[in-house]
Amino acid sequence: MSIFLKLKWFFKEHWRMYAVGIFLLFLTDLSHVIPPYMIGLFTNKVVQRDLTWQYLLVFLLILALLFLSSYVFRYGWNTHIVKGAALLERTLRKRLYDHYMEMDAPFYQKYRTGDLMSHASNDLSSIQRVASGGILMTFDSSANIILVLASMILTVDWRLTLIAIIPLPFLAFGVSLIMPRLRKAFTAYQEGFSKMSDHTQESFLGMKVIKTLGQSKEDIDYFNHQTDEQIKTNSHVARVDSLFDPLATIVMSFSYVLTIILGGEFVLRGTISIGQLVSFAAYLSQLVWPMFALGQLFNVLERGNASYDRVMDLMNEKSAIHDDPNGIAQVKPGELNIRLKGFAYPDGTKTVLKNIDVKVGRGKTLGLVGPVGSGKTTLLRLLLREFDSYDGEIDFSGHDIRDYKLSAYLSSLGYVSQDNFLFSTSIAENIAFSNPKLPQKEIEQVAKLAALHDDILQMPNGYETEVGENGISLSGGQQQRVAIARALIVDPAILILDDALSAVDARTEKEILGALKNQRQDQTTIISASRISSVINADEILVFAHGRVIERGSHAELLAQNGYYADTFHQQEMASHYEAKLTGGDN
Ligand SMILES: Nc1ncnc2c1ncn2[C@@H]1O[C@H](COP(=O)(O)OP(=O)(O)OP(=O)(O)O)[C@@H](O)[C@H]1O
Repeated sequence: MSIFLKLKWFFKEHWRMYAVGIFLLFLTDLSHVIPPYMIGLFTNKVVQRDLTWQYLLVFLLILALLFLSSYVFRYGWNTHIVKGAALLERTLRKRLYDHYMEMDAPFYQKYRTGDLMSHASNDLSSIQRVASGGILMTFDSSANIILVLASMILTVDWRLTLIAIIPLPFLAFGVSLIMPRLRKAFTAYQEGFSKMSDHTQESFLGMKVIKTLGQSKEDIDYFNHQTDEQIKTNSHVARVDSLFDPLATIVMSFSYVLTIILGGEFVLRGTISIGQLVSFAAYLSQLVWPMFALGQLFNVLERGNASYDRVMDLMNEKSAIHDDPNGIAQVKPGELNIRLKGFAYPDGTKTVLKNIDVKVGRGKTLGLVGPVGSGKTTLLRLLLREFDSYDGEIDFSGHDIRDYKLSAYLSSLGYVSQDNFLFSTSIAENIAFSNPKLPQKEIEQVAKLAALHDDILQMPNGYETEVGENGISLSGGQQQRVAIARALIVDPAILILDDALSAVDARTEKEILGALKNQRQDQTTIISASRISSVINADEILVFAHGRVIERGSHAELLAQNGYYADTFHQQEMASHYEAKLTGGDN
């Protein structure tokens, strides 16, 4: 029952809708206790051979009216209570989704995607059932029990009623024994489901890796094993759940036996009439549903309770990123100033970035190069405000980036990563993602800047060509260029390219970089790359190693230093020279 207390905030907000629904539910139950009484009267008339056509007509008319009103009441409570449950699900879904959007990188490192998806689907459905079936069963079964017992006592006999309900406490006792088991079984089922959806998602994403490394059979075996486990946990839930029905049937059978024995005796003694005994049996049969509902109710409430706790645990996770609601709401183009003494990832002990001091003037381009794991992406992640906990400052346009309103700051950035995610829509829709109303002319303009326009025109439906899930029908280079075009439509104050040109050929790379230089004379551009050719036109280039800047300067200055940069550049030049002879385009 504690789930109702936990959902108090919702019921308080929508109490009117629920009050009307519950009132109509009560009227429905009230309309159900009249027919057994009438059947008793009717039986007595038949037994006494006193039945007239007139009596029969009135009897049928009242019955028809009762059924009709019960139909109308039922429709009324159904719409009110079901609507309330849908509202609850919508409210929680929105809150959870907003929360997912607000959360930081460590949150997504901590939780697996499958878990997050199962919370957003299964758990929310279980909570929603509390507000529909849970409310219905609680009020319907209690109203039913009270009304039926009152009718039995008032219209038949209180002693017979007392005897007939003796077995009922056994039902409550049985339910209290089964309930904890059901909760445990259901939690195991939910956890198994999360694990399975997580694995399925990973397998789909890593399909190529699985196949090329000859692990398809192992993956299928693992999946089958997990499915078997899931069937086991599910059937365990079903086994525990199915203990309720036989229990209720046995208990009700005892009630009937007691009724027949004692009721028969009462009729023989003339304490009650045959009609009253018939009414009583009909009333007793009306107690079957509330007993079943009681069994179901605990199931629904327990599931809802476990799901609500899991969803709340997630919602209580706080993002380490502080979003000041009164933060600066406008981000203007300006100078970028990075003064970092040090940064370590929250879960790591190693300092990943040390003593970085760089100023990027308005309209300038900063290049970042260095070996794998040297800290380039980490610096970009700080710029993207994935982490706020660094020692030092990053200022943009005269303000610490932590002083901006988070949404305003992030929407002034254009970020293109190496692994680009494309939506399963048309190329035009992918490019115009942040502004679906963008005129076709402007979509084409950014596509030209990203050296993509000519490729698109050669596709079967041009800009309307559908991109498969994750853009699998496009080449890696084309995907990267769609992502660059997508970032360019917002004309970002800072454009960040994180190895975003790694899959395009040297000629296309040159074309894109030239277009960007022309286009972005007033805004900041940061290019992180493993290929030196991507940064040669940058105003300043930082060379990273082990989280420190080991060389810095323009392309010409760095070549003159004859260090890591110059070495790498010459090696890459030679490699690309041979590669150009072998290939004609990007991969
Ligand atoms: N989430 C994380 N938690 C802890 N350590 C991390 C995390 N991400 C990266 N690191 C560590 O930080 C260091 C710098 O990694 P980073 O990804 O910034 O390098 P990089 O220069 O961008 O390399 P690459 O070119 O491969 O992207 C590495 O030692 C890496 O292991």
